[in-house]
Amino acid sequence: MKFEVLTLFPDIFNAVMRESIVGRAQENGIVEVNAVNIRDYSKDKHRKVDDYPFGGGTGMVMTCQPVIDAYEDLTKDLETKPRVIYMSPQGRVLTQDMAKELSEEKHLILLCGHYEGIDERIIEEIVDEEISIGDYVLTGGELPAMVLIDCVSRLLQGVLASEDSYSEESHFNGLLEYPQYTRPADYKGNKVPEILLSGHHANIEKWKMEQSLERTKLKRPDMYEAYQKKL
Ligand SMILES: O=C(NCc1ccc(CNCc2ncc[nH]2)cc1)c1csc2nc[nH]c(=O)c12
Repeated sequence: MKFEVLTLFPDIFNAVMRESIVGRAQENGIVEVNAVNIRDYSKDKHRKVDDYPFGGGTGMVMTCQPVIDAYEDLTKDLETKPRVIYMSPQGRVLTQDMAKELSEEKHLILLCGHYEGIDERIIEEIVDEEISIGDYVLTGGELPAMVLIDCVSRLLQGVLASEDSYSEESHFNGLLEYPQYTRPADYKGNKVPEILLSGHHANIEKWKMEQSLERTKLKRPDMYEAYQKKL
C-alpha cells in the first residue's frame, strides 16, 4: 500500500514513519510512505504557499496553485486516480471501521493542511473525503495523517506479527480490552487473577470476554450500546 502525503513538513514524516511497525512494514515492502513537500511546487519567487484570507479573519490560508500542481504531478502518469483524503477538523472522525475500509485501497494521497486551513477550491477540485482524528484543535494535519497511516498500516497483511493480535484487540471487536498481566505472578503481594494461571483455555476465554464486556459497559457505555445493537 502506498501513502503519498502532501505536506509542508516532510521531514516530520520521514523521522516518524521510519520507526517501529510502519518502519518495518516499509522495509518489507508492504507499506510505502512518500512525503511530498508542497513548497517545492510553489511558483512564487519566495516559495510562498499561503496568503491572507478574503473577507478578513485571523491567520493565513494555503493557496491553490502549489497543492493542485503537486497533485497533478503525483497523478499525471496514473491511469486510475488515487483517493485523496484531506485531513481536516471538519472531516468525518476516524474510526476502526473507516481504517479497515481504507486498508483495502492500494494507493492513498493524504493532504495535510496548516495555518487556518486551505482554499476551498482545492477541496472542490481534488479532495474525495475529509477525515478528522477527533474533536480537538491541532496545529496542522501532519499528526492526523501519521495517526491514519499507523492505524491503517497495522491492518495490512503481514504487518503485525500475528494476524489474530489485532482481531482480538479492543476497538476491533467493538469492545475494550480485558486487563493484561505478565510475570511475576505475584508483584508485592498483588497477584494475577488465578484463572489466567489455570491453563484452562475455555474458562480463560470466557473470563476475557466477561472482562471486556464489563469494562466497556463501565468505561464506554456508547460502545457497549453499539455492541449490543450489533448482536
Ligand atoms: O489541520 C488540522 N488542524 C489544524 C486546524 C485547526 C483549526 C482550524 C480551524 N480554524 C478556525 C477557522 N475556520 C474557518 C476560519 N477559521 C483549521 C486548521 C486537522 C486536520 S485533521 C484534524 N483532526 C483533529 N483536529 C485537527 O485540528 C485536525
